Amino acid sequence: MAQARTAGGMLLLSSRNDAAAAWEAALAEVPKLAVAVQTAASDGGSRGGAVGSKGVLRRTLEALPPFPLDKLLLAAGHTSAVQGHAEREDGHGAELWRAYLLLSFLAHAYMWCEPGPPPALLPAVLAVPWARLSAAVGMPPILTYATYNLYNWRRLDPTGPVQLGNIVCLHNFLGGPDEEWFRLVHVDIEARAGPAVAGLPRLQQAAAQDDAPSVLAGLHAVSSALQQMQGTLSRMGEKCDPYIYYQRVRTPMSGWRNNPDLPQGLIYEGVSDKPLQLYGETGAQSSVLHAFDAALGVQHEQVWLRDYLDTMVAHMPPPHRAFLATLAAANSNSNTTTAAAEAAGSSCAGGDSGAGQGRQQPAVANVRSYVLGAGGAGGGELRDAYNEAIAEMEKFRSQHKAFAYNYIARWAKREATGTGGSDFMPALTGYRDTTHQHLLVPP
Ligand code: HEM
Repeated sequence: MAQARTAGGMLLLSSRNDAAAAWEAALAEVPKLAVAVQTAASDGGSRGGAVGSKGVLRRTLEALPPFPLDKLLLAAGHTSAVQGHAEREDGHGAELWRAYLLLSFLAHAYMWCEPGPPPALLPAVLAVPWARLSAAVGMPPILTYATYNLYNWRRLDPTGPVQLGNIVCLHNFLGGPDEEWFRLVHVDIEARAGPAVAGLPRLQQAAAQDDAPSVLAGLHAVSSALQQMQGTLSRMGEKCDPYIYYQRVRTPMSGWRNNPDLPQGLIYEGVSDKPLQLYGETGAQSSVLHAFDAALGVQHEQVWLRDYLDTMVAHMPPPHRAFLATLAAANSNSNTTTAAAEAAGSSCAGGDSGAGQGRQQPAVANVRSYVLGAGGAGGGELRDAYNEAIAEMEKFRSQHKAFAYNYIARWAKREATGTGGSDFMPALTGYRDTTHQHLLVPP
C-alpha cells in the first residue's frame, strides 16, 4: 500500500500550476456536486434523467481547463528521482499515480454520479488524459481496486497502526459513513493480510530447502491472516448498511463491460471511436486471495472462473502482477526452481524490490507438492497446517459470498452483476468450492 505516494502526490499536483489545482478542487467537490445534481432533479430542474443529459456535475467537469498532462509526463523523470521509493515500487512516479487516481475518480463521477442512464461517451477533456495516464502507469483506463482502495487512505495518527479507527479515506464519490467504511474495511483487510503475503516467497523457498519448521510457520501465518481478515469483514455491517450500499455506494464503482446499463461499452472521445468494454472496480482485483491461491496451489480449473480472475490480475499495479507471476511460476514445476523467482523481479508486499536484477534467487518449490510428498509424523503436521490454511480460505470465501448476497443479490430486481461485471453468485460459489476441493485427505 502506498499512503505516502497518495498524500504526497496530492500536494505535488495542486502546487504544480493553476490547472492542476482546478482538477484537484473538482475532485474534492465531487460529493457536493453529486448532491446538487440530485436536488436539482427532484426540484424538477435541468436534470430530466434522459440519456446524455447534463447536470451541474457533468457541466463542471466538462468546463475544466485542459489537464496539464504533458508537463506532468515531462516532470515524471524528475519526480521519480525525488520519490525514489514510489519509482522503484511501481516503475513510475508518484505524481503519475496521483493523476491516474484523480482522473479515475472524476471519470467515474462523470459517468455514475448523476441520476438517470449513463452517457455513452466520455468527453475528451477526461478521456484523453485518463487514457494517456493509464498507459503511463501500466493500468487500464478504469477505476481499479488500487485507486479506489489501496492508494486512497491516510492515517489519523501517522505513527499509529493501519487499522480501522486510525484510517480515513482521501476521496469519496457521494461520501458518508457507508461509502467510507466499505472502503476502509478493505484497507484494514489488506493490512491484516500484508505480513503473510510478504512471507509467501519465503514459504516457497522453505519448501525447496525441505525446511519443514519454516513451511509450518508460513502456513500458520496464512491461516492467522485469513482469520483476522474474517474478523474485519464481519465488521462491514457496523457502518455500511446493505441497502445504502446497494442503492448508492456500489454504482460509481461500475464499469462498462457486462453492464446492462452500457451494453456496448463506452466511447472515450479523442481516444477511440469504438466503445471500450472494461470491468469496474472489485475486490477481485486485490492481490491477496490471488497470492494465497498461488502459494497454496489452489487452481480454479473451470475456465470461466479462471479467466475472470486472470482478467482481474490485469487491473492490478504492475508490481502486484509480477509478484503473482513469481508465486505461480513455482507451481509450474513440482521440483525446485530458481527461474520462478527471476520471472518478475519485485514484490507487492514488502519484498526485496531489487530482486531479479542479476542476482541468483533462492530456489523455490510448489508448497502443495511438498506437503503431499512429506511422510511420517512431520508429514501429518504439515498436512494439518496446509489444510487449516485451505479451510480458513474457504471460510473467508464463504463469509464473503454471504456478504455479496446480503449487499447485492437480495436487492436486485433483475439479474445482478457485480461492480466487477461478473455473474457473481455462481462465481463466488465456484471459488469457494474449488478451495474446498484442495483439502488434502490423509493417506
Ligand atoms: C459488502 C462487501 C462486499 C461485497 C458486496 C462484495 C462483492 C463482490 C462481488 C459481487 C464479487 C464478484 C466480482 C464482481 O463482479 O464484482 C466479489 C469478488 C471478490 N471480492 Fe468482494 N465484496 C465485498 C467485500 C470484499 C472485501 C472486504 C474483500 C477483501 C479484499 C473482497 C474480496 C473479493 C475477492 C478476492 C473477490 C474474487 C473472488 C474470490 O477470489 O473469491 N470483497 N466481491
